[in-house]
Amino acid sequence: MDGIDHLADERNKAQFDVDAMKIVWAGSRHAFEVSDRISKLVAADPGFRKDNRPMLGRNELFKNTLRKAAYAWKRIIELHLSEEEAAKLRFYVDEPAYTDLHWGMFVPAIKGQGTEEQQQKWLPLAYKMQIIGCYGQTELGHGSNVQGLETTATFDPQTDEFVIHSPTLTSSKWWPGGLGKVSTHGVIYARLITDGRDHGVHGFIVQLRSLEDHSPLPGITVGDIGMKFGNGAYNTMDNGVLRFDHVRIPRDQMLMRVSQVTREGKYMQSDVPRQLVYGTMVYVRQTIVADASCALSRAVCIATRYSAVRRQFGSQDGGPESQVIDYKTQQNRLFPLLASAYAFRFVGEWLKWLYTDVTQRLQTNDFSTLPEAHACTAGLKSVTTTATADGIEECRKLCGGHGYLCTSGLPELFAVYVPACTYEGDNIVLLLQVARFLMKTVSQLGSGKKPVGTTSYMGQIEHLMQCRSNVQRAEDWLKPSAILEAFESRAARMSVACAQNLTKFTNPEEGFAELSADLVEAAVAHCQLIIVSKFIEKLLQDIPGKGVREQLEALCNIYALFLLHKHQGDFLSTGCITAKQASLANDQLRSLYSQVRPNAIALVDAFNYTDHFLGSILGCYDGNVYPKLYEAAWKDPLNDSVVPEGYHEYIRPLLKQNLRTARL
Ligand SMILES: CCCCCCCCCC/C=C\C/C=C/C(=O)SCCNC(=O)CCNC(=O)[C@H](O)C(C)(C)COP(=O)(O)OP(=O)(O)OC[C@H]1O[C@@H](n2cnc3c(N)ncnc32)[C@H](O)[C@@H]1OP(=O)(O)O
Ligand SMILES: Cc1cc2nc3c(=O)[nH]c(=O)nc-3n(C[C@H](O)[C@H](O)[C@H](O)COP(=O)(O)OP(=O)(O)OC[C@H]3O[C@@H](n4cnc5c(N)ncnc54)[C@H](O)[C@@H]3O)c2cc1C
Repeated sequence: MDGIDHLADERNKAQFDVDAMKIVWAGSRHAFEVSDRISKLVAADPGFRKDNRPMLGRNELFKNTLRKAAYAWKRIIELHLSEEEAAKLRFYVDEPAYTDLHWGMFVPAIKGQGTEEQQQKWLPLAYKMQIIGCYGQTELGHGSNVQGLETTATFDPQTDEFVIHSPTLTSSKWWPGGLGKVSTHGVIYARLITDGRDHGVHGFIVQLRSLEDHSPLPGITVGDIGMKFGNGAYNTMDNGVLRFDHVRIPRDQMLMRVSQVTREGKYMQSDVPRQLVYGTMVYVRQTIVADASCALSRAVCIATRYSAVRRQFGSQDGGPESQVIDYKTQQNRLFPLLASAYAFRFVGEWLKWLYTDVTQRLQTNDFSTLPEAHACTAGLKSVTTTATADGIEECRKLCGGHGYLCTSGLPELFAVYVPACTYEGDNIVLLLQVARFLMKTVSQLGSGKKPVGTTSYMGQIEHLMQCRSNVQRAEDWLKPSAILEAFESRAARMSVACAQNLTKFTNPEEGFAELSADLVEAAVAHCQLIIVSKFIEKLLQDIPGKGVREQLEALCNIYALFLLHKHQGDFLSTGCITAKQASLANDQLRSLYSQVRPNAIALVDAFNYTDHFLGSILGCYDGNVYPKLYEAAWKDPLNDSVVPEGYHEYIRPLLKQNLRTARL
């Protein structure tokens, strides 16, 4: 606007090499270069404009999303983008669409659960988008309880087909994204029935709409489930409802990697665990952790830049007022979120490695790490999405009144993000899965079976049950060993306490239900330990760039000590630390905030977000917030006329009546 960088002074304060940090954030120089190039390409293309989204009605909004998705695909083809570049392009277009489910769940479900033959048949069609798919699992009556699904797939040996049927209203598929108006096909989860026997839930590829005129195929009733939370936001997605009335599909459309039905109707199970039917969820939960760092960093970037621009109180001798970022309360709310964004980034990187490792093992029939992969993806998905959703809302409040404007970008970001706490597994339900895994680990401690991976700390259970932190000065909390010991002993003691309490119940399932709130807390403690320890491990790697390591160390310590402060009840009640040590942690936290303060703007610049992607006047790179807010207000459709529509109908008669009353 005025061409001036209003945050230049802030940028000059940075004590580290921002370009080097950009590469650490991206994961590698290659990842940075792809991300940088594609984000600028999207930002420069008027076809990907998004600032009008909150003003559009549902039909207009949805049609606009269809246009953008088609245009994105056209650009992907024209520019010969690789799979990695295409995924980045969809990410920076930043609009939930049926393509998320097509690429994010339909394709992975076929890859993970289809046989070689099935993959060869279906994947080329999906890759070219000659078919568009969704992931049809959840029903009106059941989501969390997958084993409770009611849709049936009954084998008919006469015709070598499955008959897909929705026997009840509650068996209607409900929620699948892309189903409502777009998908031609779906991976549909249904109870497999052969010869009158129910073999539980399996996946089937079912064609839903004609490839000629898009009308639903015979026996299929399909539509959108209606408006969701927030303006714009997730309403660009056609979450759908679907009913089957005895729809027939060929036998080879059952995804048969895990189990098969023969021509004679015999049910056969491979020697792979049946849980592989849930494999797509494990894959997506892992991507959701990486995505949490993106969403949180975006909100934090907006709130940090605006906190440096915004001044309130504190003027001395007619000088400028204080920047709100200098208030310790603002720092205490903002900097732990900044640190969390980095922490989630690194744990997301690690989780991707874990997922790749388990996938490679599965290919050689090594299933030993599957339970851990399930527990880690479930737990980290839960903890990072909860913190991110809460964090985005906190960032909105950190921006004061202006944060409530749609032009701040924060209301829409929150509305789009918050269902992540529910989809791909309700966060509490997933933590209970982690708790089951922890209870199993604790119960095996005496058996000589050594805990491995993320539970290996339990191998030193005797030490962890009785150790006392030896922190004596605030600076002692900067030692990774002091932090790790406190987090490990807290997690171990909470798990062991639950396990001991469970032994008081004669029926273990009853005990588990009764103690579920405590079990969830133990699971959170375990997951927070994983995040802290993966951040510490990241710091053991070679980190090039002036001052980069120092900044990351400060952020790692902020993340850990903030959690320690927030959950000090856990640390104190389990006797891992004393009240004095908790207070020293808080002293150290304050001094870490002072260390980060001059670097705060550079630390959010390292995310390398374009103004287009941020979609926020408050977070714009140049910090020229006020003229932009002022100008944007006049562009609101309500300001198209000075006197509003409806004046003659509703305002004028009222004013006249008031005049008459006043004369009386
Ligand atoms: C950077 C860009 C990234 C972009 C990211 C964008 C992502 C795109 C997102 C798009 C947006 C929305 C899409 C949303 C899609 C959906 O929501 S799909 C539907 C998801 N539904 C769920 O998640 C349902 C949750 N419920 C469950 O998973 C199961 O029902 C539950 C695990 C809760 C229980 O299952 P049961 O079969 O009843 O199991 P249980 O008896 O408890 O356990 C038996 C046994 O199995 C083990 N287990 C369970 N699940 C798994 C698994 N997934 N993998 C491996 N093992 C599993 C469990 O631990 C038990 O083991 P044990 O040894 O016998 O104890
Ligand atoms: C935006 C969005 C997109 C979605 N996209 C898809 C999709 O593409 N495909 C698809 O198949 N599904 C999709 N879903 C559905 C989603 O996966 C489910 O909503 C989710 O798994 C939660 O299940 P539920 O709705 O049955 O919740 P419920 O299980 O009914 O949860 C309700 C409450 O009960 C609690 N609860 C449930 N069980 C327990 C328990 N055992 N112990 C303690 N508390 C419990 C929960 O914590 C929660 O508080 C989507 C959902 C949303 C919101």
